Parts: sequence; structure tokens; C-alpha cells
Amino acid sequence: MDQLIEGPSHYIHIEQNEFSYRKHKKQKEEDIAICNCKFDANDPDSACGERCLNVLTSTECTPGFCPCGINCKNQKFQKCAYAKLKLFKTEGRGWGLLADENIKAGRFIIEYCGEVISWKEARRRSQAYETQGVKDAFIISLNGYESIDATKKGSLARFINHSCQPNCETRKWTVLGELRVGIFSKQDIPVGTELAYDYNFEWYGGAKVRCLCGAACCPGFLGAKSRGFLEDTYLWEDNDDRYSVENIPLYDSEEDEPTSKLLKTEHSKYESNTNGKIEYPVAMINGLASEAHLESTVLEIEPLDSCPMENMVDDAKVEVGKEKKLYLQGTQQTFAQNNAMISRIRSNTACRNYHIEPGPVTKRRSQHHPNGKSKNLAKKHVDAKLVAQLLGPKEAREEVLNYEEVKNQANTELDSLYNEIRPAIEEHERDSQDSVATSVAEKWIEACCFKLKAEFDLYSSIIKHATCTPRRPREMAQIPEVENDDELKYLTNQ
Ligand SMILES: C[S@@+](CC[C@H](N)C(=O)[O-])C[C@H]1O[C@@H](n2cnc3c(N)ncnc32)[C@H](O)[C@@H]1O
Repeated sequence: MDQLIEGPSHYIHIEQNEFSYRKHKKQKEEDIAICNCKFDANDPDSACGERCLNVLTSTECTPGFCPCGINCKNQKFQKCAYAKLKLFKTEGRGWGLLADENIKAGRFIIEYCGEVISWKEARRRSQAYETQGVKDAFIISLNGYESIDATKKGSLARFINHSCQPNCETRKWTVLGELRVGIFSKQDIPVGTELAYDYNFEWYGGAKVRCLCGAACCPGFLGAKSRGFLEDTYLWEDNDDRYSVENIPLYDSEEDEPTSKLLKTEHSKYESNTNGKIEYPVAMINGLASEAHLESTVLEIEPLDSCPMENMVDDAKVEVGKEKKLYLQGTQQTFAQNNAMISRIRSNTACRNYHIEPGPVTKRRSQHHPNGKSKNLAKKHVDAKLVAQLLGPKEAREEVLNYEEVKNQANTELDSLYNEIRPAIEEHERDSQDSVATSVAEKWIEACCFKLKAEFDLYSSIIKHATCTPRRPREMAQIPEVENDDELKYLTNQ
């Protein structure tokens, strides 16, 4: 019978995943993987130990089919062969789980159980939880289209906290045809030690939670390395100083104020300000990066004599180099993730993560560096129509306008393609074990390349004409409304 556990949040204790939106899969006999182990009483590893073919493929043996019968050691999820664990109240991070015995490296500790729900339902629930003020996140991704929600029903694994330097990790196993998530030790864990794994927390919106794991490598917030968080927070770095331009809403209640020894050690690294408050490494510094710095800027087109073409080409190379690094860093980050704990899934996730917002260009833009930090980068916006109006030859005007049209089409195509494949991409972000279908990836890459080429064609055409083509007198040009008069003055040389 399920047990109602009293704690900071009430939940129903379960020791097997629950399936509400679909039926539990029934394994067909022809799908059962049978190993070729042979039980040998003198060799403890013979009955489905490390050499077992099923173990090697993270698949549990099926009772009644394993050649080792009752001696099979590869049915740990099925037998709930958990380590001895103890619930305890942490200081600052709610409840946590302790090892109540010495645990050897690589051991299965406990299954992360909860309700298996669809990706759509996970999104709906995470929004609802946010509205209800549920501050702890318990939804983790299971496969490309499903998640496990342990918010209302779960095993003790739901109490394991996050650490940036964890002693445990999650692994997925196939058990009787269903995928399941287990917590495994990464190292020997002495009795009395708190268990923790890296949530690979994907921040999609909502409050930002200070990470109180105390690890030296901790970036300061849960999900601080996820793309959504970086882009939203706008961290950038100048030498050793890190800044954030956002007023960061925090879950940081008084009762959650950190006071543990572990945390005190960590705090001592950061200076106290005059109010005695701890300055966290990621601090909001007002005024350092005002909106003015972040406003879209106009592409500056220098007259030929003051801006040699080689310099422009060099600048362009630098920009391309930065973008390439940004792209590579982004992909590596995405592909490095395992099971991700999901923060709040917002419907605008897709656009935020991939810079393909419909509508006007976002005012702020972050540039990711290979070291995982971000740098602020103003978006250069060019008014192609205005440039075209000012060009003398008709062909030049038409060329610029045509390229602009192609660029707009490419953007629209990328937007609609993104909406189509968003579920697959978002699932993939959280779960590197399941690949995005090749056809989807190819379509996406093709559309991205098309967009990049369209932008390149437009901007190179503008640069070419702005530097080499005679301009029309201002009176002849039908100049559209221009917000920034400097741009106009510049283009008309006035
Ligand atoms: C899966 S629950 C872990 C159990 C939770 N501590 C509880 O009391 O129910 C995840 C939540 O615990 C908190 N948490 C886990 N690790 C944390 C950390 N390193 N720093 C701060 N809060 C943490 C966050 O609120 C997070 O959303």
C-alpha cells in the first residue's frame, strides 16, 4: 500500500513507476534479451555480473528466461535492491538523502520512480507547479517523448539533491521492455555521506535557484550552465569579474538561509559586503550594462578611404570565428548532457534557446565562450530598405532588396521548421542518450545554413554597394521612417 510521507511537501511513496497516460508495456517473448551466462558457484561474477551481455547493454534479465535462474544478479531494479538510505533535513536545500551504509563505487542505489508522463503533460504540469508556487523541481526526462514526475508520487530518490561535484549519477536501464532511471554511485561513499547527482538542470524560465552544493566548481545557480539560463541572465566576464545585467528573482526564503559548515566554507571565498550579506559569484550589478549598451546598433559603414577593405574582411573573419566557436560550444554543451532535471518548461523555450524569435530581433544577445562563460554582444541591425533607397543604380537597389527578401524567407522557414521539430530538439537537449532523428537534424542544419547564407549575401551586398556604389541625393530617395537619425546622417554623408 502506498505510504503518505509527511515532509516539506506531501507526496505518495511508490516503488514502481506509475503509468497514467498510457499502459505499461508488455514485453513480447521475442523481444526478451537472453544472455549466455552460466552459473558457477566458484565464480561470483558468473551469474550475470559485469561480463553479462545484458549488463553490458544496460538491460535487466527477465525472470524465467535467464540461464542463471534464481542466481541471476541482473534484476536489481525488479528486486528493488536498494542501498540503505536515510532521509535528513539539510540546511538550505530542503530534505536530502544520506547513505546509511558504506556504498561501493558503481553500485545501484535506488530507482528514481514517479509518474511516467508525456512530454506535453510534463510541460503542462511544470507550468502548473510554477503557478502553484511549488519551488522544488521533480520532473526528469526519461526518453525522447516522456518524463518522470516525482512531485506527487515518487520514491526516496526524489529527495536526492544536486551537486556540481556529485558522488552519484543517473543511468537508464531497460527493465522488462520499459526504460527506467536509476541512481548509481560514482565512487565509494562512506556511511553518513549525503548522496547527490548532477541534475544537468535545464533552466527554461521562472525563478533562478541558488545552488548551495558548495563545490568549488559550482557556477552559483541551478541550471546556470544551461543555454536558457545563460541567455536570460547575460553573464559576461572581464578578467576575473563576472557580471549579470538582470534582476534575478530567487527562491531564497529565510528558512532556507545557508548555515551549514559546508556552506560556510564556501561562503568564506566570497567577500561580505557592508550589510554582512554574502556576495555570490554571480552578482547583479546595476548600471554596469545599461539597456543603452545593449540596444541594437547600426552597422557602421565607413567611407572607402577611412575603412580599407582588408580591415573589413579581417573583422568579418573575427566575427565568423566567434560565431563558429559559439555554435561549437553550444552543440558540445547540448551533447554533453545526460538525464536533465527540468526546471520550468515555458512555451517560448524554443525561441529563447535558438535565437529564432518571431518578430523583432531581441535586444540582448549573449555570446558563449568555450569556457562556458558568456559575453555580451550587441546585435548589429542593418536597415536594408534604407540602404537600398540611398543607392544610385537601380540594379544595386534591387539586389539589396532581393537579398533582404530571401533573408526574411529563410528566417520564416527556420521559425516554422523549429515549431515543427521543437519537441524532438528539446527532448534531445535534456537527454543525450536518445538521438534526434537524422532526417530532423538534416532539415534543421539545411535551414540554418540557408539562413546564414541569406544573411551573408545580404550583408556582403550592402557592404559592397555602400563602399563602392554611388549614392543618390537624399531628396531623391524615398526615405522610410528612421528611428535613429545618426544612421541616416551617416548613410547620406551629412
Ligand atoms: C528533486 S528535489 C530534491 C529534494 C528537495 N531538497 C526536497 O526537500 O524535497 C530538487 C529541489 O531541491 C532543491 N535543491 C536540490 N539541490 C540543491 C542545491 N544544490 N542547491 C539548492 N537547492 C537544491 C531545489 O529546490 C530543487 O528544485
